[in-house]
Amino acid sequence: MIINPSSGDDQPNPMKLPDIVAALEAANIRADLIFTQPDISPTEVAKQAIDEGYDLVIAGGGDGTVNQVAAGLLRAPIPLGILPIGTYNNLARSLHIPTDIAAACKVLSQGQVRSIDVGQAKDRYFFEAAGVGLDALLFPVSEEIKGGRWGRIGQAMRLTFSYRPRRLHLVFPGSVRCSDRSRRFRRGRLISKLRRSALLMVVANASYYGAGLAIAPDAIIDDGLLTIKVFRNFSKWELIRHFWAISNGQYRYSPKIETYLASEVRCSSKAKLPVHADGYSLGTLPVTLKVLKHALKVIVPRVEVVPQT
Ligand SMILES: Nc1ncnc2c1ncn2[C@@H]1O[C@H](COP(=O)(O)OP(=O)(O)OP(=O)(O)O)[C@@H](O)[C@H]1O
Repeated sequence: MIINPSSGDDQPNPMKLPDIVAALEAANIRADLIFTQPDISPTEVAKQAIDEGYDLVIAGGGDGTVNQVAAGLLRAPIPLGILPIGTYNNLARSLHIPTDIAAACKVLSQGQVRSIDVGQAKDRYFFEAAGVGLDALLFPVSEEIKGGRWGRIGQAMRLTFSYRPRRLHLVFPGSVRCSDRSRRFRRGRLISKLRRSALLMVVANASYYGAGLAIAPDAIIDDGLLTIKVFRNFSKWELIRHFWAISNGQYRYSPKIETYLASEVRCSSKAKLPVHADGYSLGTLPVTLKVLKHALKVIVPRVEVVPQT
């Protein structure tokens, strides 16, 4: 179990150790615990655990920790376990893993292994979502706000109101499906290229990202497809209202969001637009975003099959 001592926003994680150890014992899991350290990559620790013959690697922390540990377990024979003791725990939320320590450890011992998709953008893997445009611009500031620097809210508002929609060129090398509300889809035309003026584009692997935002509640994490949301024709106030509405996991439909499902999308623009993957900056466009189907095994709550009568 690789624990980040500094994730989460209430009680420090080292103080949760007695509860974690008790919950692991109750779940009959024997684990070696190590804390993340700034100079040791959790990805390398996870890879080493595979070589040393462990049969499960548990990431104890938030999405940053899960991302780094999971990156070492891609296509591995052993699964990832998640103990969601971070702030937003978006991937755990997308996979219905409880944040209660005892309940999460019970899932680790009694859950089932699910093979989920992983996104790739440039040389980075993402498990929640990648984004282009305004959300990539806002991620570094929102991390500071999350860390308690509330004075940055003014800067975030300034960035939002000074940003203007930019033209994105999207190319889908493989097959693509659009949401049924799109006119193009109703006409039944196949598309392989799109030009869209947009404030932002989110390429989701899972349903939640950022500050617990239900950005793509329709995303299916093991369908071998990315869920691409293009935010078009939003006024800034509409955009703020939308993001406010989807915070805390609320779902809200907007006809101004176009949704495409594809295994790969190439995005470029004449403008130097910023790109992020799970909140990590990836510089600017162009970027190719693709899915690695079923590349990660994760332990998730067991789904009870109710027999048909
Ligand atoms: N030993 C450590 N000491 C200090 N900071 C650390 C240590 N290990 C990791 N970190 C930092 O912790 C951050 C990742 O935290 P993580 O994402 O797991 O939690 P969170 O931000 O509280 O949760 P979430 O991402 O779910 O909102 C990274 O910025 C990483 O640099």
